[in-house]
Amino acid sequence: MASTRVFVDGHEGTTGLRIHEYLAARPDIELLVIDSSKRKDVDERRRLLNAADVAFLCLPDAAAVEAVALIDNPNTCVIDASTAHRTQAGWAFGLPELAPGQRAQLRQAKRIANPGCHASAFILAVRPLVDAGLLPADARVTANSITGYSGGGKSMIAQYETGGDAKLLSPRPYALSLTHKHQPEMAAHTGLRTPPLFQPIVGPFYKGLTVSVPLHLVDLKPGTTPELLHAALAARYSGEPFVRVLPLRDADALKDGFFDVQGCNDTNRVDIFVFASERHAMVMARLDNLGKGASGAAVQSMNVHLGCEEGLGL
Ligand SMILES: NC(=O)C1=CN([C@@H]2O[C@H](COP(=O)(O)OP(=O)(O)OC[C@H]3O[C@@H](n4cnc5c(N)ncnc54)[C@H](OP(=O)(O)O)[C@@H]3O)[C@@H](O)[C@H]2O)C=CC1
Ligand SMILES: CC(=O)N[C@@H](CCC(=O)OP(=O)(O)O)C(=O)O
Repeated sequence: MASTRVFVDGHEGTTGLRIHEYLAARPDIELLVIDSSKRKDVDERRRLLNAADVAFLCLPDAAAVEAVALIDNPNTCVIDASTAHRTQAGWAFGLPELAPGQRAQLRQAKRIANPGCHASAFILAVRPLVDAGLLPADARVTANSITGYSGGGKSMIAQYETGGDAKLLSPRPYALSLTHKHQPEMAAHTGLRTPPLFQPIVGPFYKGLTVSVPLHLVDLKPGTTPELLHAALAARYSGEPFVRVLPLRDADALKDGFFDVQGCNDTNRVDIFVFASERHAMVMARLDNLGKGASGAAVQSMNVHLGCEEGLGL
């Protein structure tokens, strides 16, 4: 079988490097490598983008838009890790677990937008509840996220790893404009009519992310119980290789009284939890922001597109 030619535009960045690592060992992939000194040379990038069967864009948004405009080979499948195309018509959303027809879309698509890390966790936690009618589509939903600093790319990693700034030793809430760039995709791909009030926190650890969605049971469809919320999530992800729904009020996750946001690191897995009291529920989704939150998800989408999702490279 001929190998699939893959080019990673932005291969020296955080996301691009990880994709290279995932693919380097695969016998079915031929990596097209750009000379480091030419990695921002438009002509060389155009040549490689058009020579590729699959081109990953691991670039800032503006550079990703520019890269797409360089491609005129109709056979090149683009998988864009940036925020630029996630709610744009003509682009498939690179979350195979989104809905039952999503894999078929990704098989056909030549333009795939990789979800944001916070958005992946939020959407996977919420979409099945909206689809099941338990969380009304017009509900006003709030969510927070705790993430490692690698989510901020090379510049944030350098800031944290240079050291010397005491402020970086404590968790730092951010996006306090309350207009985080993932809000549009969070609404578009859950079916919620109002974007969630979303507020993330970055902490002094490299990677790992957990989105928490607090819910008042009285705001949900009448009669909704924590058991029903949990059952909807478990039913939706049954058979999904990379999504695990843990038991309701999972005792293991809380055995020392604290939740481990790094529990999915170095995997492409998402863990979903439902904690609950008589009045309230908290749905939580945990992932590795560099795995299922970025590079792992991009490679999984490629695998789905190529029809080789099972057992390869993740
Ligand atoms: N880090 C994460 O957890 C996630 C990141 N993403 C998204 O993925 C994309 C890449 O992010 P990330 O890897 O973190 O970013 P980084 O800053 O770590 O890397 C970006 C890379 O793009 C290169 N670059 C910038 N402009 C150009 C250009 N015009 N032509 C070619 N290369 C260029 C940079 O070059 P140089 O080496 O010179 O700086 C750098 O190597 C972004 O859109 C980001 O939003 C998505 C999900 C999660
Ligand atoms: C810690 C940190 O800054 N994280 C980034 C999210 C990383 C991500 O998912 O990126 P894209 O949407 O750019 O692809 C942020 O919240 O903006």
